[in-house]
Amino acid sequence: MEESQRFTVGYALAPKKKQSFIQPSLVNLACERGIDLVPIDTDRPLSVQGPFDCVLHKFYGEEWKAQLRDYAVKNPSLPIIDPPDAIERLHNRISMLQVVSELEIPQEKETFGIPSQIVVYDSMALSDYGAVGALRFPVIAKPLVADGSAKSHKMSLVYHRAGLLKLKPPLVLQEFVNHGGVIFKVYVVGDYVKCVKRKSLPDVSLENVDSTEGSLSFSQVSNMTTQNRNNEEYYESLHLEAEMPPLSLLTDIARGLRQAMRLHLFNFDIIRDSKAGNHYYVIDINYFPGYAKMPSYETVLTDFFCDIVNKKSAEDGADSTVEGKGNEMKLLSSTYCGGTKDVESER
Ligand SMILES: Nc1ncnc2c1ncn2[C@@H]1O[C@H](COP(=O)(O)OP(=O)(O)OP(=O)(O)O)[C@@H](O)[C@H]1O
Ligand SMILES: O=P(O)(O)O[C@H]1[C@H](OP(=O)(O)O)[C@@H](OP(=O)(O)O)[C@@H](O)[C@@H](O)[C@@H]1OP(=O)(O)O
Ligand SMILES: [Mg+2]
Ligand SMILES: [Mg+2]
Repeated sequence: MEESQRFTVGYALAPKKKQSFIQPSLVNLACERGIDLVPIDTDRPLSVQGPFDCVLHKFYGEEWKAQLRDYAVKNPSLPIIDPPDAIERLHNRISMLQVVSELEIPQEKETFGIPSQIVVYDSMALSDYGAVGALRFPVIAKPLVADGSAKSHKMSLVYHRAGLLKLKPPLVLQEFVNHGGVIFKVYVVGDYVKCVKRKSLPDVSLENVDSTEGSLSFSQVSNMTTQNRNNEEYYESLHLEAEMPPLSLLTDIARGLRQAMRLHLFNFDIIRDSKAGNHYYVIDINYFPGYAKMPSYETVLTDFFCDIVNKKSAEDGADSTVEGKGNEMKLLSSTYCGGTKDVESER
């Protein structure tokens, strides 16, 4: 029987991310399917490591980006998941959501967009009625930079204008939309789309808003600890009854974002407007999120790796056929990589 080819996926991840994402269950399943997940030592030159059939990374810093750029030039057919220049857009909360506003996806009944928001670069603007006047309170103050630091997740719900004065720019002021306390987190892995429900901020009633404290600080309310990976238990504990958005809406948005951003690995947070049940707002997009919290993440990610390396192997084969000078040789990449693309939404 023909020896099945093996593939190497190199990964460059910070220690915390490596611990949460590279779980033994993922390593073992990938290995069974012909994929060896190999850590890249970011303290050593990338050029002396490898060879790889794919490089996967979520790593910051100009030094790493320069290494990756050089490596890509020397290995033009190597899939880099994902190119740093494409990821950059998600590190700024204005450019992050601009791509949503530019999507043109006709829907039968549903409409979607992003909340009204303004960017504030200096404190003077916070007391400038003209700059902030257009926004309707309450607003959420979010750090402008979304760079993976704990600071980039520190937010405030600001009930009225006086509450703005203690904020520290640069930040985005985004209108708060009542959405029934449930957020829909849509994970994208290549062509695979999975929607889960998560706990969110509760609705805000405007009655007594003037008498409350100016603002409420919070961070990552929608994140769940990995021991709650069994979503059913988690939802029961939170009584998240909200109906899922239509799957077609989510897959259309996911596909549109994939094409526009040229990214394979991201999730987006979408909420339903409590005032208009068929209008949705995308409020956040994250590069390479916490996939280990997604049900069956091992299978989903292994299928994805197989897709990537098989595509590369076929392209390399096509190239060598072209160089075959007439002896039409078809390279059969006989791997046991395979799997189905699937689109799911937890019902
Ligand atoms: N415009 C909004 N209207 C209502 N709720 C919002 C809005 N923006 C954010 N929220 C609430 O605040 C939470 C955090 O916002 P956001 O997702 O932008 O922050 P983050 O730090 O990027 O989170 P993540 O951990 O998903 O990266 C959301 O999960 C949601 O509960
Ligand atoms: O690891 P976790 O499960 O917390 O994953 C979170 C991930 O943290 P990590 O990538 O640093 O681990 C976050 O990345 P940064 O914005 O901080 O870069 C962001 O993507 C969150 O949205 C993820 O939570 P999720 O959206 O999946 O609930
Ligand atoms: Mg979010
Ligand atoms: Mg985020």
